[in-house]
Amino acid sequence: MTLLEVRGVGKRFADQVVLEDVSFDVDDGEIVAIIGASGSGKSTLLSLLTGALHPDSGEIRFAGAPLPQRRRPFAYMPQRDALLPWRRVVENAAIGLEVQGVSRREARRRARELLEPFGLAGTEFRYPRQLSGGMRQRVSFLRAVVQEQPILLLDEPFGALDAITRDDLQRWLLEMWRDSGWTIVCITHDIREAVRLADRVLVLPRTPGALAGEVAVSREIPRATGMLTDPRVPPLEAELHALLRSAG
Ligand SMILES: Nc1ncnc2c1ncn2[C@@H]1O[C@H](COP(=O)(O)OP(=O)(O)OP(=O)(O)O)[C@@H](O)[C@H]1O
Repeated sequence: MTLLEVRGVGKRFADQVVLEDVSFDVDDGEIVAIIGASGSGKSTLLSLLTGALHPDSGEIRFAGAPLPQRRRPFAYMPQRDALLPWRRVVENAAIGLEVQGVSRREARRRARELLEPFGLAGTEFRYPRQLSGGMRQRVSFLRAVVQEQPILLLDEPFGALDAITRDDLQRWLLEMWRDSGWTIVCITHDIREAVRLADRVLVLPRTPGALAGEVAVSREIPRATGMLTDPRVPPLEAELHALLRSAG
């Protein structure tokens, strides 16, 4: 079932056109990655989804109806972990629910329940400075997931991490996703990350216009494990490199 439909969306800032005629769908339970050169409008596109910005043209629909102006069906994980340094782990994880109007006590109870599956058992009373970078990203991800919104929007989720931690977290995310059925839209600079995480990778063009292309990644490829040695992966990465170049 199609959850999200982006139809001919355009956005300009003053006289600079950033997005033009962008269209794509996201199905229930899919991971869709969006890649594009720096400045191609990836963050702008996410802001159009969250409602921080409004499109100048086109339409965004959710579950067959226009996207509501308020109470959007997304939980957003920002590029940097954006944890508040004066709040402990569980308090940070509960913020998104509190903003939605859930009582502080209930929000923290729900966040606390997820600490263990998120590999954060025993960290409830720690401050962000007492966590590793990977743990901070897990708290940030938990803060999005606990909101139980239909779609998770991830903005460069692992970009700031070292390669080993990134690999661990990608594997962990895929294992969690397999058991949860989350629908995820993820923007990233990293072709390898896009191919590893996503069912489909969408390429934004360098100069505004319709998507430069799309590459499907078979679910038969063992993404959580074995991805690096699977012979089906290099051709997909090469195709994405070519699309990114052609988009120039
Ligand atoms: N609020 C704004 N006001 C004016 N121009 C903006 C604004 N936000 C983004 N832009 C411009 O829009 C273009 C696209 O920016 P955006 O951040 O969406 O790209 P991006 O693909 O996410 O880039 P990066 O990968 O470098 O983060 C850039 O030229 C940027 O300067």
